[in-house]
Amino acid sequence: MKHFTSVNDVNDLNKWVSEALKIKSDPLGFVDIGGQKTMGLVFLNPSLRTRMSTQKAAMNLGMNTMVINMDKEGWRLEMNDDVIMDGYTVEHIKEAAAVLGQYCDILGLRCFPNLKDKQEDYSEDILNKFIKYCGVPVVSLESATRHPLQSFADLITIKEHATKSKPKVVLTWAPHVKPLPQAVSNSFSEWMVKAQELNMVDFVITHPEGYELAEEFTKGAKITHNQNEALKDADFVYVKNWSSYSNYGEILTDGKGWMMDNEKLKLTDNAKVMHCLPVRRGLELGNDILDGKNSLVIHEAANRVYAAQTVLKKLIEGNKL
Ligand SMILES: NCCC[C@H](NC(=O)CCC(=O)O)C(=O)O
Ligand SMILES: NC(=O)OP(=O)(O)O
Repeated sequence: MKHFTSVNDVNDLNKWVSEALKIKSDPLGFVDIGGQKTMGLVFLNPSLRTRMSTQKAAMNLGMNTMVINMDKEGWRLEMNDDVIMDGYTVEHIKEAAAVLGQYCDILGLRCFPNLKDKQEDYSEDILNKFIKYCGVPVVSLESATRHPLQSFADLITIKEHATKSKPKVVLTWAPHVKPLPQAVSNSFSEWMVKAQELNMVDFVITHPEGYELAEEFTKGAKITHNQNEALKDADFVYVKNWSSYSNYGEILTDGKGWMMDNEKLKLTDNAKVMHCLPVRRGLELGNDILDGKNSLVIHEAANRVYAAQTVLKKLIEGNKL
């Protein structure tokens, strides 16, 4: 594995989860493999969990870490080729990425979509250019269309808390006031579809009409607009808002009635409830759930460390850093 940008970089999902759980049982067990190499974390958007958990993962492996919040502290980047840079952009991605590659042995990049131009977002233009020009292994810290470290942590969390060999996992759309990326949901779906192929889960997606995700991420999932039907006998409910993919980046409904709360939990098999965070209380998820014993949100956040540590360990070993 040269880079980690999606589930397609995972050769054996079962083995990766087992390895992550082994690392979790002894987080400093591989503290020598990082050899003081440098992990650079580049943020074009805000973050709490990804920033802290990936730094912690790198430190647990004996790496040094450097963080730059490019959106606030860096020069404004130009992504387009063959432009005369006489406007607001100061530095081209070609130079910026190449320079970062001089200082770091592995680079992480967070780059959200603009939610205006579907083709541009779904081409993963920024991530791909960054990979092309930096010359070192790259880890996606959430890109325009995916959030693989989150999905890996989610799968680890499901495996840890499952009481059945093939639990029913439901991804449910939730209301929000802002148009949000599809990245977390695309990615979760992509990982669950793969897990379903391996008989690890039974996967269902539910959302209002018009919120269909791109088929490349959902092929193999059961999809229904009937949330109550989807929730029936669920073991895990993954709650997330996303904006429309077909009416790109738009909010199509206020989503009244879609918020997951204890009343809806009654439809499930005492399901555990998941969310990647940050979560809008009382809008996406009820306080009753977040403050109750069925919530796994803090466990998911904790597992971000072990997901990242597994990925970094594989990159160090695979690239002989
Ligand atoms: N990294 C986890 C989620 C990040 C982002 N959420 C947000 O932007 C929430 C913003 C807000 O609630 O105002 C998303 O959905 O992709
Ligand atoms: N879940 C997640 O990626 O959180 P941050 O955006 O805070 O990193």
